[in-house]
Amino acid sequence: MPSKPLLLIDQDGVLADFDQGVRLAWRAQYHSEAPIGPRQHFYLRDDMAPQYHPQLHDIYTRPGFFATLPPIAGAVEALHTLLAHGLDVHICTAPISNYQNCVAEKFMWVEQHLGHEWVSRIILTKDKTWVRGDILIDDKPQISGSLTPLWTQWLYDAPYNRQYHDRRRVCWQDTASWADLLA
Ligand SMILES: Cc1cn([C@H]2C[C@H](O)[C@@H](COP(=O)(O)O)O2)c(=O)[nH]c1=O
Ligand SMILES: [Mg+2]
Repeated sequence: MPSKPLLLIDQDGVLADFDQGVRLAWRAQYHSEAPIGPRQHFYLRDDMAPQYHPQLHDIYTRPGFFATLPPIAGAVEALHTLLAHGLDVHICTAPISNYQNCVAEKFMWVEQHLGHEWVSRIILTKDKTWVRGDILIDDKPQISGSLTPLWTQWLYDAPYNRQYHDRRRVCWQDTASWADLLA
């Protein structure tokens, strides 16, 4: 690893809690827990019965969903720490194809939780293999695209990726898991 790696940090599932956002919105609307089974797949719909898919889609495409996602514990503090240690940190995030609310709200989330100066650090792309970097911290276990990536993925820990043991695993609250970045 270079002494000061160029870091790409995913947003949903790493900084902003997409799963929890769905659970909160579902509870608020239906006054019951979201019918989500054990989290074994990256996409929530794959852990939900098909009859609930339209309601799920309605939740994550509606205005305000992406802007109001709760932060993942320790994420905001970790990003400020990484920047303060001189790392070149960028937020590398994929919008949903129903982009109308998602795109602007991803920027709003970053401004609200990290500060305006972080907005210029956002890289929005549907294909992360096109983005240059040394390390990509991302919760998605299978990242595909049209190029061979230049970065190495560190897997951000989540219940749906725990069956993968082929990559370094990171969790913001486990500071030892990313302490090497500060060395
Ligand atoms: C878990 C999950 C995610 N999505 C969407 C939300 C984001 O726009 C992308 C993931 O982006 P990332 O940069 O790879 O974090 O996928 C979704 O539509 N359904 C889901 O269950
Ligand atoms: Mg993600």
